[in-house]
Amino acid sequence: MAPAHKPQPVYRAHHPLPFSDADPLAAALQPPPNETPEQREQRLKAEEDARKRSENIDRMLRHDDKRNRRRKQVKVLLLGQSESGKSTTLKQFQLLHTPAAFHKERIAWRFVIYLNLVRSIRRILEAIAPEDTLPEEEEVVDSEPASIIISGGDRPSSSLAGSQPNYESYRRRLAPLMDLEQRLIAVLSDPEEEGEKEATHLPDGFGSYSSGSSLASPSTSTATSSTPGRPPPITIPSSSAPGASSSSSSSSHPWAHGTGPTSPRSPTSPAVSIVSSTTHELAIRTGSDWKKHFALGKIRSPKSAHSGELEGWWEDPNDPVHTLNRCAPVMTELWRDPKVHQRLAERRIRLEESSGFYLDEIDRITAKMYFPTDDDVLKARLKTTGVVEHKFTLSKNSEFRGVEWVIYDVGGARNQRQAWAPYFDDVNAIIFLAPISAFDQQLAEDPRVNRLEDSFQLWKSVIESRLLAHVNIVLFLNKCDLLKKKLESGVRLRHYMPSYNRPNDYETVSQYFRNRFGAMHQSVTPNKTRELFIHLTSVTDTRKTHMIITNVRDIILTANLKSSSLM
Ligand SMILES: Nc1nc2c(ncn2[C@@H]2O[C@H](COP(=O)(O)OP(=O)(O)OP(=O)(O)O)[C@@H](O)[C@H]2O)c(=O)[nH]1
Ligand SMILES: [Mg+2]
Repeated sequence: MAPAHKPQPVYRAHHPLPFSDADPLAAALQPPPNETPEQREQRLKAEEDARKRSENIDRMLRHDDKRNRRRKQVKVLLLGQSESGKSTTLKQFQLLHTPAAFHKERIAWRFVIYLNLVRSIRRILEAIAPEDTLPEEEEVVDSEPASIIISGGDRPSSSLAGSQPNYESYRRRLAPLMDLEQRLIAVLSDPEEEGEKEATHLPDGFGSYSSGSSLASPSTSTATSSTPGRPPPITIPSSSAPGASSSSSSSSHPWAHGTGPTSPRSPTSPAVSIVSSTTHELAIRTGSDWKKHFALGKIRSPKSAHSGELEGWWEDPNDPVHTLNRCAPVMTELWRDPKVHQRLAERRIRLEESSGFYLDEIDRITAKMYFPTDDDVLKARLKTTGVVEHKFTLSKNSEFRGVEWVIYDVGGARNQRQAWAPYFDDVNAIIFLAPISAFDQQLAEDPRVNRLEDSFQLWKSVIESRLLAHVNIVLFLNKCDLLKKKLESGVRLRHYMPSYNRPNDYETVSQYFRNRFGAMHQSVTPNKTRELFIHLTSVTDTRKTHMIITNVRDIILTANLKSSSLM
């Protein structure tokens, strides 16, 4: 006889609902009338499993829904003149959001840092060179970086002859560095990508360092680089004319073959001249990918590839570190020479405003096992051309988790600014950088234009734009550390801005700039309700900058997501 059967409620989703027997679906779902206790037990277990599965699916759907709602992009454009600190700000965002990637890439900056150091040395040599070794046209204003001013134009008078640094001796002993500069440029500028070659390839066969170089012009590189979506090259300012014909492209080792100490030019070769500045810029292999070419795996000694031994670049006799290391004592002697400093002061050359900071650490930077620190990377100068895009997804512990934060870093030189406009349409916020220490400097691109004046003009054109009327704007009055030092050293703002008649201390001057930029916004913006956020920054100072950029980031995210139902 069939066992007695008591009908059980059926679960639908996870809510038990008693069905009416009149409901045909309910009837169909009733347990069979002849269910055995075992069958019943199995059925109940199956129902319980189904309920759990259903609950899990519900939970996943709720989570996915949240995630989809969070997957939102906020786009930020970094704007400002060349050397205002845009790329440094971007590096700070990278250090804050993706520190592991930032650290992994540090070694790739080694050659850039070497080049920065060598260029500083060359600039000193140029500054102390006797009159008759300087070509006429290069005397008035140096081309790059803009922060090095030779605006006086006056050659040292013969009355200073007794206190002249020993130029000839320094030139001779530092000649290998001038050669190294060309090799570094050649290595950094030889893209393997076919498409980039046209704009960036160095001419073969260099016999002289005449300034009439046929290096790619900045406009050529811009044309290939400013298309959104394509990784643009970054350029480094090139000092001189044609460099060595690069031979690195055929090797995974960026320093391999023929660029080592066996270079055809001897340190004392007459072809090695230091008086060779030109206005040319040189594109290097890059976009966001250039660092891969100099990653750790690529710069191990070729020997290790065969032996499997773990060796560093210092094992490679061709590595530039050896030339730098040998020249370190002379570099230090040059940088400590009071006569050299006197000459730099006479010519108003302030190396600390550009890559000069490496001069204070020559021994560390030129050590055989030198590995760049975070700070070294932040200070490394590499000029941007085109537009470089970086994306970060905000982490779990952020209230904006899952939101994609896209930053565009643009080239700020005048010939780069036409590449900005295509990004205006689609951007949520702008971080504008104005280096307020530059009140006594001229643009590298046009020595008739004061850098602060250029920042004012640029600022005005951004804030009065109707296209950008509803974009959030944050202003970084940058290089405050340099402003402070400059004012403390006695440089007077009034000398460059006659309308300024207040005290010359940092607090008063920085407040004045804050008010002036703020008032301009108030008077020209088409959006009178827009709140402007102004910060006094020194973006090379990591601790303070991270506090500021976290705050700025959250303000921008809140402003751009709060009105959205997706938050
Ligand atoms: N002392 C000091 N140096 C800074 C500061 N901000 C930037 N620099 C240095 O100034 C130089 C130029 O900075 P970048 O970030 O390359 O300037 P940029 O605006 O990206 O310049 P472009 O790419 O030419 O448009 C670098 O050597 C930086 O290390 C600052 O606040 N203080
Ligand atoms: Mg830049």
